[in-house]
Amino acid sequence: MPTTMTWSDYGAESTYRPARPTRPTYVPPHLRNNGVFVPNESNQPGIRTAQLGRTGASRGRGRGHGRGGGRGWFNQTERWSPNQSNAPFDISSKFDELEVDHDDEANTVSGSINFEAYEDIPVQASGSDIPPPVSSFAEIDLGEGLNRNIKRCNYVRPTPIQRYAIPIAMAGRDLMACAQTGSGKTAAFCFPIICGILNRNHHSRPGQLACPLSLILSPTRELTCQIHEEARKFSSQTGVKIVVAYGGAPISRQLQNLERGVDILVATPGRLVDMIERERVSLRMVKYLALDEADRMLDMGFEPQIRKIVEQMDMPPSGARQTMFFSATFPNEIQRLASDFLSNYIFLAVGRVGSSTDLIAQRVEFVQDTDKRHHLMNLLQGQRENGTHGKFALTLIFVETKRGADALERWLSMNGFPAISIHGDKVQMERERALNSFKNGTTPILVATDVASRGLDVPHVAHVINFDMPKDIDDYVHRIGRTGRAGKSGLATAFFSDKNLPLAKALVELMQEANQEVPHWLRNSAERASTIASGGHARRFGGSKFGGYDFRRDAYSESENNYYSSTYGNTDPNVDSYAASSYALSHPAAAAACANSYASGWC
Ligand SMILES: Nc1ncnc2c1ncn2[C@@H]1O[C@H](COP(=O)(O)OP(=O)(O)OP(=O)(O)O)[C@@H](O)[C@H]1O
Repeated sequence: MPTTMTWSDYGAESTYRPARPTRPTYVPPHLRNNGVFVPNESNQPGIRTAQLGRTGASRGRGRGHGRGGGRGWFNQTERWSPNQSNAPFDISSKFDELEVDHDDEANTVSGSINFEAYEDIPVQASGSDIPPPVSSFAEIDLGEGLNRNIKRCNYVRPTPIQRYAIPIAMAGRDLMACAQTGSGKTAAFCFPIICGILNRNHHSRPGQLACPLSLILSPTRELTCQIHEEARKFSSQTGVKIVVAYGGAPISRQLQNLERGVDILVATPGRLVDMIERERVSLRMVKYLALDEADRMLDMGFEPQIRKIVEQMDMPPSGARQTMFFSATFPNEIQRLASDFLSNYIFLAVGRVGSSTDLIAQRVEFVQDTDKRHHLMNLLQGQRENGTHGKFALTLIFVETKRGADALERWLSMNGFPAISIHGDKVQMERERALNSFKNGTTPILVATDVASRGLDVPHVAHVINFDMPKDIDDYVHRIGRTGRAGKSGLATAFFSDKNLPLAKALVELMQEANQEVPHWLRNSAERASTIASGGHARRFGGSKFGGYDFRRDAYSESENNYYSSTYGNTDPNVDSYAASSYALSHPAAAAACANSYASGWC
């Protein structure tokens, strides 16, 4: 049996994949016969019932608790309908049921984001005529409906990526934007899209062939659902219609939703290709294209589907549409794709590309494979003893293989730690149950493969444990980024063994960048590793101290007319770098340099 993940582990959506054999639904022991969750084997509504006697569960809950657990912690009997599984997070028919806490004290001042945590962040933008950043939502004309929803979400101030990216996108510019995990990228591309659609005053028409104005592509089903849910929150009561399409769920229902009209289609590439080939979706009206976590889509082998969608169907060409790439990591391959899809774009890096936030305390421990379970047990027991375990302190454990995830789930459950697993071999309904059970705190430990490493915004993840290290440092960045989100702090523990040596150098650099204490043995390993190999897995560093970088810069610097690049932030407190670079950009020589470079095909 293969021990490494295949593309299917990521929940790929390809319609070319053979159907999975049906098998009985696995239910972890702590969810069996105890009245908490009854599986729906007969396809009749199952029942999720109460753990009685918890009082005040909704008091003082943190941001975003409205998902799953926000309706009280099972002090009532809930009906679970199989239909819900078609859109697991599609709970947004009424705004109030969504993840908007009006009673959360933490939210009253600054929308629960600890903005101080982002004050010192370095920002780099490159491209021509870069629109200036804003410091408040009020400075941007987002329109009444969207502003109302922003308030209802308790977003009081824009995060740094929003401050810089929204004006760029609102100016109609193509954008390649990189910002740390949990820093608010979803809103950074959703707001301009929703606003653009509202300004067009175009109403999508119901019909057999859906023609969305905007397409948002994302790599996994769960992330796609999450973006859909967020976008619906932002566009609530504005008339903008948002539809989600992803594999693993019946296509018929998704097609029905499309028939009712769609302005924004949020989709995974495989399912979208299927719909286009069935002639149920046309992309000819697309004005806004956003690719979230595009680097992951390439990793998962989606490049042919993405190229088909963007280049070989009826989507308007670059220049005639607005295209945006967003991720926390931008390896070189993605810049290649970007240069094919983007036109006269702005490259924006908020924080160092591929870096992790110092809100996440990173701990790396040397643990041999045979000791890992024992070590994990000690950690979890310690957490339980000091009270950092449970509904408000969720633990996410990453493992390498699907089989390993199942095995660890069972072992933890048998040893008194309720755990559930999520991976690409589970049918979609099981994946959704696992994620929901984790989110609402019923099962405070989730064992996952990389299917859960990207984009998922689960409130209360206090600890990410890399039981098995990923192969790539970018994956490590995304995995640990499931904690320490939106200005909150988090903990990440990695079990490092001999076989992870190729990762040592990149890991040391990453930890140093994030002001983490690096153990001596890890430094030594990094030195050893760099003498053995040239650090093949440290791709994120891409030859630039800034991490990933705008590869067009090389051409500019060769011509010594590098006026277009601006570094903001705290490089020199006495210099207003934005003003300086704006001046440079308005300088005739700079303008000429930019024009030449564009003419020579660099942009
Ligand atoms: N301006 C804001 N004010 C308050 N909360 C915000 C703001 N912007 C985003 N958030 C919240 O911050 C959290 C993280 O946002 P989001 O999921 O968009 O991060 P991300 O940068 O896309 O992360 P990842 O790289 O992991 O995908 C979400 O819960 C979101 O609701």
